[in-house]
Amino acid sequence: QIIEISISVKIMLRDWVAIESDSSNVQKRPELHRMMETVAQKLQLMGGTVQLVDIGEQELPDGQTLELPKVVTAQFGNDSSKHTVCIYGHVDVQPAKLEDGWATDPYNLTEINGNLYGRGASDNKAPVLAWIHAVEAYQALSMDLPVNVKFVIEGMEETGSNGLDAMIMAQRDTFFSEVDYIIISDCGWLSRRPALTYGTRGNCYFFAEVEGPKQDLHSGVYGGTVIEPMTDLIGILDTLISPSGKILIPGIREAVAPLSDEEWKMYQDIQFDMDNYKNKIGVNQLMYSNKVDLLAHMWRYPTVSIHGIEGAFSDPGTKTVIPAKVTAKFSIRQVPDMDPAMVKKQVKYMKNYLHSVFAKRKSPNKLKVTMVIGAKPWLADTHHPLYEAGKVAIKRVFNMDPDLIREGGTIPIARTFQDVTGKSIIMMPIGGFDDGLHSQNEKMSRYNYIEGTKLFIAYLNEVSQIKRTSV
Ligand SMILES: CC(C)C[C@H](N)C(=O)NCC(=O)O
Repeated sequence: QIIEISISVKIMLRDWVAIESDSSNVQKRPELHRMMETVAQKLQLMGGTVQLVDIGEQELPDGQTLELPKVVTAQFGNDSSKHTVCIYGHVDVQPAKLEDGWATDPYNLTEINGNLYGRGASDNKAPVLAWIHAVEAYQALSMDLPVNVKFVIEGMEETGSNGLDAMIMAQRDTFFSEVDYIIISDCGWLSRRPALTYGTRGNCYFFAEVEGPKQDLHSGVYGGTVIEPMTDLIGILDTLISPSGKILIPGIREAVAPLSDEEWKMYQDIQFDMDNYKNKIGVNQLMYSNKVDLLAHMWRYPTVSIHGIEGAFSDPGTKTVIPAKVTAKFSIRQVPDMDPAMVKKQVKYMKNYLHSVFAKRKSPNKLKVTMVIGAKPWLADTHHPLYEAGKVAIKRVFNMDPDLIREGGTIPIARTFQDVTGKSIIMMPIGGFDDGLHSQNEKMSRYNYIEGTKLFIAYLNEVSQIKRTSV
């Protein structure tokens, strides 16, 4: 019977991975709508009270509007004597193409040596399914759920959870009024040891567009006569961060609290193999050579990453072109102790900074800076009973104590959940440390998927025993 369950679980993940629910590609929007309907159908078939909530439209940078994917809400159980947990997850994915260097088709779930490869397998389709399977397990055994379970599943997480803030605010006194705790499993372990996560970084994502001639030009015919937009763009990008990782935009580093002695000790106590980390990502040198510095810069200091340049020639071959308009895409990860008002000020500051750097170039080209994602950081109290319950469940399933970790990535809605509903949140990852999120060959191991499902089953039971006074 266990083999049958494990096969059917894999089939379901295969069906979900096959849907190209890329939220950043407007061409794929119909797929995203299909994904949300598939999730709703599944929860409905299980007997949940399900709604596909319309969250309106998205305005695109060119001024056009596009329908946002609906948010799926579902409810299992409505017993006022029990706690109610709300499980949040997302089923949209980052872009993926075979040509990016995948060993297998990213949208055809492929099992190799116990790993299930496919875009979204770990981020976040299998974890969402694992929660669904946890509910199904109780149903299959004809056992009452120990807590009422609600789901909020969205399709825009990877691009900033557009529309979800407003939906949570609108449903604060209805869908969320009886929710006691919020659980998120959209992150990964730090090593082979299971983990509980208590912080995420925020993210401000910018487009910087430099526009020059009215069309692309031959670099032999026109090179040397025009001030090239790409040269301007590279010049301003080079003023964001130094080669040793120091953010050069004034005001950002100053806004971050120094590492406390308590944090230093916590990081020092975490078992973390730097060589293993290096091997996993395939580099021979990291930005920092000691564990505490590395973890601190991964989790609780801001950083700048440059992601790409739209309009630049990037195909194979040697096109000798001067692109007329190029748009750089970069982001600044914000950290939990940066006050949101300060972050807002910094965004304005950031735009002024880029314009002032650009002005010094005395270029005739035009610069336009826009912020397209603004997601806040989040931090939890690890002394909350939710974390105690998590430790007990992990001990039961894995027979070891978890790492208490933070996450360098961003879950845009975490802070809104906390601020708007006033409820406590726990992040309980089941993804492996080497799952390759947003990268080539993303995977979820069969082990993490199945043991993770067991963990969720055990956790629901542990949460049911939390005393009523805890919020
Ligand atoms: C590891 C992250 C928290 C996973 C999350 N789904 C994500 O990718 N968020 C967007 C981001 O850019 O961090």
